Amino acid sequence: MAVFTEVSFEEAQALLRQLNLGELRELRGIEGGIENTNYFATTDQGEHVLTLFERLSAEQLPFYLHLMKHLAQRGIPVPDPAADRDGDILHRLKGKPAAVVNRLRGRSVLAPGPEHCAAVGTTLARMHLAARDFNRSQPNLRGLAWWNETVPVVLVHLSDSQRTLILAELAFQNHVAASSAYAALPRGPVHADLFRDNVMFDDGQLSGFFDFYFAGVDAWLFDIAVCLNDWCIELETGAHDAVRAHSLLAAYTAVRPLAAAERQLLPALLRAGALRFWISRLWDFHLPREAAMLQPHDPGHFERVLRQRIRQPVTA
Ligand SMILES: Nc1ncnc2c1ncn2[C@@H]1O[C@H](COP(=O)(O)OP(=O)(O)OP(=O)(O)O)[C@@H](O)[C@H]1O
Ligand SMILES: N[C@@H](CCO)C(=O)O
Repeated sequence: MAVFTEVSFEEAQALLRQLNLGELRELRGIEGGIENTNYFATTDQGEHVLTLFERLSAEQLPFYLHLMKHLAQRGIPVPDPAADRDGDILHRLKGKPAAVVNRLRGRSVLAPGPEHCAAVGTTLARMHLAARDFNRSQPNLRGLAWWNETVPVVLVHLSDSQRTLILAELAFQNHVAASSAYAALPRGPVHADLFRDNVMFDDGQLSGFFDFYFAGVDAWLFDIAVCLNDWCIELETGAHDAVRAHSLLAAYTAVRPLAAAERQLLPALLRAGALRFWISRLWDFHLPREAAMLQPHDPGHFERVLRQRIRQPVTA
């Protein structure tokens, strides 16, 4: 149960009133989620999600919340953070940074078909374009610098063959990041964690992207790679699914065609996307933070994906 900090009905009601969101009818802790405390809060005006941030600091949060607001204002389906009468969207509750957003309709589709992948591709491209004029900047905090810092920390937990793989891949990614093709990649705010469980569908229609708390400024291609590595694979084996990948990419490129450097570097960034989550899962698995890790994800999954992307490069 992802309620690390208990919030009483009265405490939630007081915040919702400040935000002019009406009278609280029901407050329910949300199970699942491993980072934050989340509640569904139903008022006489609608359904909301109250989040208390357990890990992220008040310095990092404005980027994520203002990005969501920016996108929502441009018609991209994402949760819209509610402002108080001073216009602030980052609040405090129980001594923790907090936000209230609208509840997206529907549920996640955990066994997506080509049509779901196409919807993700279209909305991802629209989101990238809509964020071009977002005026705040924060790097992807789970990017190359973090991989370079974290690989040495997890190394002791790996077998010889895993160690060889992760070090070789890290060297390859440092090399890629220093290349002129990489410098030519179009960049902007990206979600960077747009897995199946961070997208809602309602009645077959995509109703929203959520969980923007790993977002940052990075290559748009990295976002595409993260999506392909989750939406367009067989979860059991990590094998690439060409039909779903074609759907996602065709839909994406119908909105924003890929640059030459993006086509060239897709195989390398698919590897980068796999490496990123292999490292974070190893880190979560072997160095669990107090209380926060309920069910660490399987690191072996992204090791398999990485090995496959190296063996059989996927091109656009
Ligand atoms: N705006 C929203 N609308 C509808 N449901 C939401 C919304 N935000 C969160 N949820 C629900 O709450 C659950 C947990 O949220 P979330 O995935 O953001 O948790 P977390 O702990 O922040 O992150 P993580 O996914 O990294 O574990 C989601 O799976 C989803 O069901
Ligand atoms: N999407 C991440 C979880 C943290 O957002 C993973 O599957 O490892």
